[in-house]
Amino acid sequence: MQETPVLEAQKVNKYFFSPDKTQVLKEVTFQVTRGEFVSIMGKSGCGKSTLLYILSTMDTDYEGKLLIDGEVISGKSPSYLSKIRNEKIGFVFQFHYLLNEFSVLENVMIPGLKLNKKSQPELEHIAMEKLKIFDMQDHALKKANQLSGGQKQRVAIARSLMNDPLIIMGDEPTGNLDKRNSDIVFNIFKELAKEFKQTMLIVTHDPEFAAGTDRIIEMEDGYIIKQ
Ligand SMILES: Nc1ncnc2c1ncn2[C@@H]1O[C@H](COP(=O)(O)OP(=O)(O)OP(=O)(O)O)[C@@H](O)[C@H]1O
Repeated sequence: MQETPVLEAQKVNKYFFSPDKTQVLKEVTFQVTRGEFVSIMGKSGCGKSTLLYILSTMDTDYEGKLLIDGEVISGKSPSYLSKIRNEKIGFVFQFHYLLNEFSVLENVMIPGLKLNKKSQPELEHIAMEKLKIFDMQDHALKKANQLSGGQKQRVAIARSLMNDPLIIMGDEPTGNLDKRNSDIVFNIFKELAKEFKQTMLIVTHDPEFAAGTDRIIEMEDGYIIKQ
């Protein structure tokens, strides 16, 4: 029997209506299977971020079908989508969006608090385990703004793992980092793929990053032209 894809988009079309009606996603159809490390590439403006926004269930205004873990997600209520997001998707962005006034440990715990299923000590323990993966445990009690750019991004990745997501989605997670820190973050992703079989879908402009992933999905003018 064929394995259920972690993520599946079927003929997704997206239009923006201002200033004029423009179709920015055209019949986008693809699957990501468990454990795959996939990158999405394409010229600026081809629709990568728009696609990621839809796949992450944050934008519901599109045509077509989206399935997460075999479940049809398109058309579901905002509260249901929020539950799916918290339980199944981890996010890493170009900018880390850590809360500066909170400690590193507290920042990592946030997705766990949202699920409201575990006690505070349990969440602290899990957050610490996630920090250890990236050798950031000694920084747990620092405020987020006391870290370097690269360290912040490592914490943001640890945070994305807090609820053991089915898939991590990233929008240019190395876009704001210098070469050295980009390499560190890339190696972290690579380790997540190899050691933990973590499924990941990452938008990137960096050909070197993409070359190290299992598969590159290439977009042009709203279409997937290669996958
Ligand atoms: N809210 C919006 N209203 C109207 N047009 C939009 C809106 N958001 C994006 N667009 C347009 O949709 C197209 C795709 O944008 P998107 O941000 O998805 O591209 P991208 O491939 O992620 O680009 P980049 O690599 O520069 O981040 C672009 O032409 C953009 O101008």
